[in-house]
Amino acid sequence: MIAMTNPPRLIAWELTAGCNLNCVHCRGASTSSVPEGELTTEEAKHFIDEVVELGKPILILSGGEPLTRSDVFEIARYATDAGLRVVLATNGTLLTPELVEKLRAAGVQRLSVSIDGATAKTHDEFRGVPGAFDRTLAGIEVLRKDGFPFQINTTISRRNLEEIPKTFELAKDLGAVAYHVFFLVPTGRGEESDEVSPADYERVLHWFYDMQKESEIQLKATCAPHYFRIMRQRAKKEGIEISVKTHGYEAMTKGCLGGTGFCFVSSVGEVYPCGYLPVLAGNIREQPFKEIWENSEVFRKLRDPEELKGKCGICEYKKVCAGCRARAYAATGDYLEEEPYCIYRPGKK
Ligand code: HEM
Ligand SMILES: C[C@H]1O[C@@H](n2cnc3c(N)ncnc32)[C@H](O)[C@@H]1O
Ligand code: MET
Ligand code: SF4
Repeated sequence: MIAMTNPPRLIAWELTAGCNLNCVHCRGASTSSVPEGELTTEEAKHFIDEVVELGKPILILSGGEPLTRSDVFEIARYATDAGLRVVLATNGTLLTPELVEKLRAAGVQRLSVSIDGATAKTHDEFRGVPGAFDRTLAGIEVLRKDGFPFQINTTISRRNLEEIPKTFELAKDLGAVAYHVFFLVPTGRGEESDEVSPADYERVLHWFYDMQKESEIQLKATCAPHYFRIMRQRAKKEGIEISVKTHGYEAMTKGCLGGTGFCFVSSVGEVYPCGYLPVLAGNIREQPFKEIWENSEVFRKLRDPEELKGKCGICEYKKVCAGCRARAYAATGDYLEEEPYCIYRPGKK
C-alpha cells in the first residue's frame, strides 16, 4: 500500500529577507541589505501553482518585511485567485491607508502585526530601531480606521517576560482579533541566553491556559509545543473534556506542525520544516514542491513520532507535543533529540 501524505495546512513564505528593522531576535537575521537571488514574480506565481496542486493551505506572506517587496500585492492577488486564504505578517511600521487599500484589493484576509512589549522602550530595544513602537502603533491606527482585521504577534523572551500580560491587554485595547505568542527560538540573531527558563515556560503557559479560558479574542501559543501537554494536564485536573467549545482551535491541533501540516519557504526557494529549523528539505527551483513535501527525508522523519529521541521519545504526550525540533537542533545538532526547555518527566502524570 502507498502511504498517503496530508497536504500542508499552512505555509509561511519569506517573500524577502530584506527588512527595515533590525530585531535582536530575528530568525532571518534580516537587515536593509537584500540578499541576491530572491524568487522573481514569475517564480513566485509558479510556486503558488504548485501549492494548489497539492491543496488549499493558508498562505502566510512573511519575511523579512514583506511590505518592502513591491510585487507583494500582485503575488497576494495571484494566490487569492488560486483559492488560497492569504494573510500577511508585518512589523506594521510601513502601513499607510493607500497600502492597506491595496492589500484589501489583493484579497489579503488578515494581517499580523508584531508588538514585543507594552512600552516603547522594551519594543524598540527588541526591534533595534528607536521610534519603531510609535510607528507600529500608527500603522495599527490605520488598520483600525479602515476596519482591516489584524492579530498581534509577540515573541516572548527574557527581555519582555514580565510585560506579557500588559502586552496582551494592549492587543485587546487596540482591537486585535487574536493574540499569538511566539516563544523565542535561538536561531539567526536569536540568542540562547535570551530564552526564558524552562520553569518560566511552564509558568507562562499556565497563565496562557487561564487567559484562553476567559478571553474574548483568540489566543495561540506558537513554538511552545508543551502547551498541548499543559492543556491536557489542566483539563484532566479540572475534570473537563477538551473540545473546541472549551479550548478553541487548540483542541483540534497539536504542538508543532513543522513538516506535518506546516512548512517554511525562504526568499530563495528553500523549503524548511519551519523558519527556525535550518534543516533543508529541498529547493523549489530544483524540484517540484509536491516531491519535496511528500518525500524529503526531514519531512518523513518529522511525520513519525517513533523517530523522537530522549525523553520526548518515551513521553506519553509525544503525539500532541513532540517538543520544538528547532530548539533540540540548536542545543544538540540533532532535530530528533529531546526538547531542552521542557520540565516534564515522562510517566509522572
Ligand atoms: C490569520 C492570520 C495569521 C497570520 C498573519 C499568522 C502569522 C504567522 C507567522 C508570521 C508565523 C511564523 C512564520 C514564520 O515567519 O516563520 C506563523 C506561524 C504559525 N502559525 Fe500563524 N498566522 C495566522 C493565523 C494562524 C492560524 C489561524 C493558525 C492556525 C490554523 C496559525 C498557525 C500557525 C502555525 C502552526 C505556525 C507555525 C509555527 C509552529 O510550528 O507552531 N496561524 N503564523
Ligand atoms: C512572525 C513572528 O516571528 C517572530 N520571530 C522572529 N524571529 C524569531 C525567533 N528567533 N524566535 C521566535 N520568534 C521569532 C517575529 O517577531 C514575528 O512576530
Ligand atoms: N517582519 C515581520 C514581523 O516582524 C514578519 C517576519 S518576522 C521574521 O512580524
Ligand atoms: S523580526 Fe521581522 S521586523 Fe524584525 S528584523 Fe526580522 S524580519 Fe525585520
